[in-house]
Order: sequence, then C-alpha cells, then structure tokens
Amino acid sequence: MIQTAFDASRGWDALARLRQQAPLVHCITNYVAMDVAANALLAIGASPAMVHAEEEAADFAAISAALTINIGTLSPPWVRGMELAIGSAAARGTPWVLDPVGAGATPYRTGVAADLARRHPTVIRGNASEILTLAGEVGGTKGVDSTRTPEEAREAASALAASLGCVVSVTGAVDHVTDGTRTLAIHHGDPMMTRVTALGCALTVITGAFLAVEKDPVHAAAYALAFFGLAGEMAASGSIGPGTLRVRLLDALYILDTQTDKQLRIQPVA
Ligand SMILES: Nc1ncnc2c1ncn2[C@@H]1O[C@H](COP(=O)(O)OP(=O)(O)OP(=O)(O)O)[C@@H](O)[C@H]1O
Ligand SMILES: Cc1ncsc1CCO
Ligand SMILES: [Mg+2]
Repeated sequence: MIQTAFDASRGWDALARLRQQAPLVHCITNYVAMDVAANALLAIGASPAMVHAEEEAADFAAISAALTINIGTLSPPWVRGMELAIGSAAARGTPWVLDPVGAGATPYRTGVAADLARRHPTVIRGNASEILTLAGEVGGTKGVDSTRTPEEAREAASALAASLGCVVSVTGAVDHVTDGTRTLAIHHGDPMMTRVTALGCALTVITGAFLAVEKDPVHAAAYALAFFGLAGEMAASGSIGPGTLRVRLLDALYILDTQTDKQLRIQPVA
C-alpha cells in the first residue's frame, strides 16, 4: 500500500502546542503508575489529575482536555468510575485512551478490557500481548508484562483498529501505530525502559496529552511514542540502572527541545 509521506518534524510543533496549552489530562490509572505518570505529564508540560471516584469521575472528565483509562489495579467501583468518565468524555467529543493492562491474565481483566474497548476509545495503547488478547488471539501476557513483539501483533493491531474504529498503539522495541489503514513504526526507546514499572502507563497518559493538541489520532499517538522513546534514550544513556533511568526520564521529558538532532524516527509501514 502506498502511503503519503509523513512529516515527522511536525511532532515538534505538536510538542510546542502541548507546552503552550498545558492540557488538563484526566487520568484513571493504577496505584503503581500514579506517581510516575503524573510526573511525566508535568515534566513534558501538561497538567495531570488522578481522579477515579465514581462520585466525581463524570464531572472531572467534563472539564478535561483528554481522558485516559488504565485497568492496572481495577476493581468494580473503579470500573464504574471509568464507565462514567468515558460516557462524559464521549458526550463532549473529548478524546480518550484505553490502556488494557494485563488483558489476558485473568477472565475478569480480559472481560473489562474488552467491554471498555467497545466504547469507542480514540486510542488503545498496550503492549503486544495485551493487543493480541483484545484482538481475540492468544496474547501470552505474563501478568502485566508482554512476551510478544509489536511485529507479531501487527496484523492483529490493524484488524482490531479497523473493527473498533479506533487507533491502536502497540509498544515494544519498535512501536507501531495503526488505524487499520495507515501504519507508522516508531524507532525510539531503550531496553532498560522495561526494567522500570509503569512506563507504559506513563506513555498512555502522554498519548492523552498529545490527543488534546493534535487532531489526527494516528499522528498524536506517534508523537507521544517518539518523544517518550527519545526521552527514554536520553535517560538511559549514562544511567547505571533502572533507578537512575526513572529519575532521568523526567528530566529528559523536561529538556526534550534541547536535542540538537530534531529527526524523529517515525516511518510509514507499507
Ligand atoms: N525492547 C525495548 N527497546 C526499546 N524500547 C522499549 C523496549 N520495550 C519497551 N520499550 C519502550 O518502553 C515504553 C513502555 O512500553 P512497554 O511495552 O514496556 O509498556 P507496558 O508493557 O505497558 O509497560 P507497563 O505495563 O510497565 O506500564 C515504550 O516507550 C516502549 O517504546
Ligand atoms: C506492576 C503493575 N501491577 C499492576 S499495574 C502495574 C503497573 C505496570 O503495568
Ligand atoms: Mg502496560
């Protein structure tokens, strides 16, 4: 399939808009991720709020520029909060992201992920095992960790995106974003990122921030992946291990524009 040339340099304009607008991102995320995800949003220039109570989830979604839903530490009251927030976002045309953490690990988790996926998320962001599971295949998830690669999940991601009418963002060594027609591969990141928990969850909320400032959800998801991966590379270089990387990642998100190499490695996949 021939795709029109993708101008990755426009990612820098999206980053500038993000920093200028500082969008409020409503995050319903897990206990593990709350700290690093909120700090990642602040570091890149957005405004995070971690709000999950069913009593206020709909009202909070109504005042936010984007909503992100992550099922990492789910329970029935949390799921009710998620459903109310999603309904409120949908009523206002607010973009929202689903992170199906650990889909495939237990029937409850898989069922909730599948149900939320049918509620028209703008983007589903997950690792390869989670995306394969949502697509109805054997995902091979190891708890919340993936045992598969985005390349192995490529066809499934594309079919899932087409059937749900959303964008699917699959992470791993090389990340892929697809809407079922257009597919982009993002060549950024560092293997040490898999040794720090909840970086996928942090990427999910940053995807929400880019959706608030970039209309095309394929591009928004790709920019989030490229900048988060680039920050991961900057942080990993010189880090002796995951502890240092985790701290330096926040610094790297803050100083992304000091990069002299402005080439984002985002490529269309034929
Ligand atoms: N092998 C790898 N090499 C380079 N970057 C990687 C690698 N694996 C993951 N990443 C990067 O790490 C980030 C998180 O992706 P990952 O697939 O680990 O998410 P996840 O499994 O949902 O994580 P978590 O559940 O811990 O939040 C992404 O930016 C991704 O590009
Ligand atoms: C480790 C862990 N357990 C539930 S959610 C989470 C964060 C990474 O997905
Ligand atoms: Mg995850």
